[in-house]
Amino acid sequence: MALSIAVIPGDGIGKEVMPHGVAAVQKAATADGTDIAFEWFDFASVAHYREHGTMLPEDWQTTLGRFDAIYFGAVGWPDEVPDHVSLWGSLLQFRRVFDQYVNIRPCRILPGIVSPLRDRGPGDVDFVVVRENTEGEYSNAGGRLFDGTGREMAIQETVMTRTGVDRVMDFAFRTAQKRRGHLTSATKSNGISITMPFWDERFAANSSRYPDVEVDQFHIDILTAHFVQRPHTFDVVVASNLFGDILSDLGPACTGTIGVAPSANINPEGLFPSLFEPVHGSAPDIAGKGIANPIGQIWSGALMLEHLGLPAAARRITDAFEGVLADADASVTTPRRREHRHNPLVRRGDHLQDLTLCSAPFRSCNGATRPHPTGHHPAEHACPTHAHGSIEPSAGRPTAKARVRSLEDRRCAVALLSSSSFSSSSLPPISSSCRRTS
Ligand SMILES: NC(=O)C1=CN([C@@H]2O[C@H](COP(=O)(O)OP(=O)(O)OC[C@H]3O[C@@H](n4cnc5c(N)ncnc54)[C@H](O)[C@@H]3O)[C@@H](O)[C@H]2O)C=CC1
Ligand SMILES: CC(=O)C(=O)O
Repeated sequence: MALSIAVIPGDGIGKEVMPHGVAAVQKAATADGTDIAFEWFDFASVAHYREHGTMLPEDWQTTLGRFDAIYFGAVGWPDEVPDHVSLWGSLLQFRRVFDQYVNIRPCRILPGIVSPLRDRGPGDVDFVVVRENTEGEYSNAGGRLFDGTGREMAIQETVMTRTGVDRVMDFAFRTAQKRRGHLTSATKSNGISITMPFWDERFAANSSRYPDVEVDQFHIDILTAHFVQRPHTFDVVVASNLFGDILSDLGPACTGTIGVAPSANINPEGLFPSLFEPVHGSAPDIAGKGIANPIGQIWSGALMLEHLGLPAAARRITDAFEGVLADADASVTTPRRREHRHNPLVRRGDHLQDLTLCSAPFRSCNGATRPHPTGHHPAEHACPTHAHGSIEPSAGRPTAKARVRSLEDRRCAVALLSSSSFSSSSLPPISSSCRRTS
């Protein structure tokens, strides 16, 4: 049975980089003997909003809930739709309703990419940001009062639950165990005096269950400075929704460009499809110019394959783009627009993609092989994402049989979600929810 992937390109450069990502994932899976059926959707885009007045169709949960994974580009076109409407109306719904409570964002200097940090190259920066993805500062608890008057006010509450904080910390500790055994917590308990002390308490309580993991914590302000001044000291960093979002743009910027940074929005239990997307947004400033770097989208595809239990296929992709980047000239980093005015991007995005798909790890292209830039044969070269333990195969996906069961479970869960009484904390065990809704 083929794996099924929902493809949502979204807006701006999302529509440009997505075909590259799909081609790479398709080719890697085929070379690995796995069939993938892709289905493309045009919702979660400003074009959909223009036509329908909403970012998503009413039945989106049922539609997307039957897929094994969601491959996402980027959403947002602020000139037409305010960002809080487009993002909250689509991506943030996916993360919350599908309980994708872990957002994994690897930061690594890739071969061939020049870091803006002096004297830092491949191997010097290699850490993972584990971001809480469903609560925290990104909450819709709050409101506005006295609109349009002198007393106008706005309140938005940060929400941290013990369940929400513990489960993402637990994931981060387990990730650290599989990597270099070091976990850093991002806090700000000197200024945010209620939720952040709670975050710190939970970090201390959880760390007692992982005596083999070395821990430290920093206030977010000095942590950003440490990212720049001593990035080599980080292994895994766990952060609340907002802090994780910021750190995971800063981290990749320190490695050269956010254009290559991938991310995985994971529901570790496999109850719902997980979502894979580049860290970057729709980049209106370069959209339509063909200069968008497709590596963030392509690398996210590798994370998706790893999650779906196909680490060898994932490795083909990471070996391929690392090899191409190592050989490429410096023009693959985030473009300086003035320099690239006359250098349309068929020579960047598309070219990079062609090179990636024709590189040695995808042997079927023209039979040509060439040495891997690290000096190792690709087969000996562990998949960076997998070897570092940032992605675990989905709990629901080890065998075809288990997959069918998981899909049925998901349908039940999606049906439950559609019922008005649902709240995530009341989700009953899958088997009973199936009985109740059937
Ligand atoms: N996950 C998502 O869908 C996200 C959506 N957004 C949305 O995207 C829109 C633009 O947001 P910005 O803050 O400008 O962030 P952005 O990530 O879209 O762009 C920031 C800067 O990085 C450059 N850049 C981004 N990706 C690149 C790539 N692949 N290759 C080369 N250069 C690249 C852009 O040209 C821009 O100068 C907004 O509507 C925002 O809300 C922003 C971040 C994440
Ligand atoms: C909204 C946004 O920037 C993100 O979550 O990636």
